[in-house]
Amino acid sequence: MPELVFFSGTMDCGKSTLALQMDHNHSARGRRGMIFTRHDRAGQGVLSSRLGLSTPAIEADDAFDFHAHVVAHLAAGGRTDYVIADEAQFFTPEQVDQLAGIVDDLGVDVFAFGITTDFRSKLFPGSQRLVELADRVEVLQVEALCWCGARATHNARTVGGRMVVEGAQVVVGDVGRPEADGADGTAGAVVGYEVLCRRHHRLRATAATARAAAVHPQALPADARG
Ligand SMILES: Nc1ncnc2c1ncn2[C@@H]1O[C@H](COP(=O)(O)OP(=O)(O)O)[C@@H](O)[C@H]1O
Ligand SMILES: Cc1cn([C@H]2C[C@H](O)[C@@H](COP(=O)(O)O)O2)c(=O)[nH]c1=O
Repeated sequence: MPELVFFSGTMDCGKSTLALQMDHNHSARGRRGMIFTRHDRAGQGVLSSRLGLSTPAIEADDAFDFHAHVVAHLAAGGRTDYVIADEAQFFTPEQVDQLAGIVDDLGVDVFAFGITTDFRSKLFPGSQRLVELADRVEVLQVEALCWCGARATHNARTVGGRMVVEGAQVVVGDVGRPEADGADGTAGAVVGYEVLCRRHHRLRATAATARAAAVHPQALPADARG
């Protein structure tokens, strides 16, 4: 039975790597895939992993119709056995319905990859729809870690190393950029991301503020002191 599967996890837990591996494994067995993404950090029309691998992908903006695209491909004599859709948190709920239609109407497997919650720990609309519609939600096995060593379950947005809770839901960016995190002491106003355990997300305690607090306890957000 074809399936809609949502592979989910925090930022930096290996979702894009798994997407590339699944494409490799399926295509190595002669299956034909179609690869979509939205707002990959590496640019338009590419699905990239931090391990250095990447592959061309179809950029799906808000107006893009996944179902119509696959139907047109099949009608033109093309073949599609599976669909890979990365950065699926950025898809609209309507587009996720189209992905479900590809499974149910066309008998094509759809593997979607994305983060579930934003920097405020609120569901992205596309991820919410995936949780509602997917045959399976698979949480990735590779655990990203909080600076304290606990499993990271939440995505924090940082500016100058400090966690922020105001701003647009979508801001393309990356984790592990020391200059953005203020780890070099300069604490610039660059937007970055950091994965945290729930406790430290609730306390807004990032690696940079924890480091600073080790020297000056008053540098921690008030809730996180003592
Ligand atoms: N230099 C490295 N050596 C080994 N593994 C790495 C390295 N850099 C990144 N990774 C692995 O890649 C993962 C991030 O993969 P990626 O597919 O880009 O994540 P996601 O799509 O979930 O944001 C990290 O959690 C880590 O396991
Ligand atoms: C938490 C959060 C993330 N984003 C952006 C930042 C990245 O460009 C992607 C996630 O990519 P990854 O491959 O999973 O690392 O999402 C955002 O726009 N808003 C957020 O709240």
